[in-house]
Amino acid sequence: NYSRITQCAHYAPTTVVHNDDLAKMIDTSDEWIYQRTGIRQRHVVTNENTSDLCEKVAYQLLEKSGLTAEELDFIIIATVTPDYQMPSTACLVQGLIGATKAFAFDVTAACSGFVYALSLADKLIQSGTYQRGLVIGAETMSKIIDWTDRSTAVLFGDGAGGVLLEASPTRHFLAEQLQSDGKRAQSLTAGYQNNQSPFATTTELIKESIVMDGRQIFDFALKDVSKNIRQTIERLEEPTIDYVLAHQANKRLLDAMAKKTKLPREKFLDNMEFFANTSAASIPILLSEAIEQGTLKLNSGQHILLTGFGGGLTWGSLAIKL
Ligand SMILES: O=C(O)C1CCN(c2ccc(-c3cc(CO)ccc3Cl)cn2)CC1
Repeated sequence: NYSRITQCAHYAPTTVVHNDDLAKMIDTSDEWIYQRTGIRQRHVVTNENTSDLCEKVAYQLLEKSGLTAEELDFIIIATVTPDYQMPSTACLVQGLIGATKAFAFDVTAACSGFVYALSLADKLIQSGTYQRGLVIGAETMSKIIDWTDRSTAVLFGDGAGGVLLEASPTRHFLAEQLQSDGKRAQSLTAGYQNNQSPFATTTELIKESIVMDGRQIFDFALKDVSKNIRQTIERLEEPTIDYVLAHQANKRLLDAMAKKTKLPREKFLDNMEFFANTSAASIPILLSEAIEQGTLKLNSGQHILLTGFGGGLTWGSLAIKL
């Protein structure tokens, strides 16, 4: 019982905010943003929430596969921006598409969420208990951003991307290494649940929007994630990768990662120019676009590495044969 990605799809909300639009709101410039991050624009929701973005991706995956929602065994949504704490966004999606036979849950692993969720889904199918399900990374980062903080407001965007994962007689998940380090949790935070019960003695209110120590996160990504990429590739029987689909956080970081991992820069796909950093959605959006553009093809035998990294701290790679 192996598993295989049989369909990919993505969706971004229609409203696009260019760097110049942000320069009218906060003290920044297109020049600074593009030079330092590689970002030129981001998609933002106006009246949609995360479950709405997921619904659009789910419908595309069902349409492309010819499956009905009732045939799905599970739905996993990776997100740090759920509609609610409860019910899960995955349950909302199940209700929206009518996947009556599926069980549904969210995965919270920040920008590693899609990689963690896809690894879990692979194990659900490898166990032989389940045959097929949706794995979607989706974010409405625009609702948790501090839009007055120019160091973070320019970095993030909204969007969703996902895959249909199905049982396969042949192996496609070749190697993986999932890691986390809670000691460095304070480097990147959002959504603290302040306790305002009548019994709470802790009275200080902690900021609920995104707070990031950019330098610490950048250094972590370059050092720990590059090592993870090298180690995951070395676990492969045939240690070659055609493309690396890394979390789309920063273009300069990908330049530095290519050098650190001694992999050609052109193997690192990137689209942060058009979507900014969509957290758990960035890898599935990149994968779906690369397939749409013909760079990647399902059933091609191409070897790709999906590498997520971010808050937690979390990071992890999956080596997959398409
Ligand atoms: O001054 C500059 O050049 C600044 C320096 C700081 N920058 C950063 C720093 C960290 C991230 C980042 C964020 C996440 C969260 O998904 C994950 C992974 C990373 Cl590496 C993105 N940008 C922007 C340009």
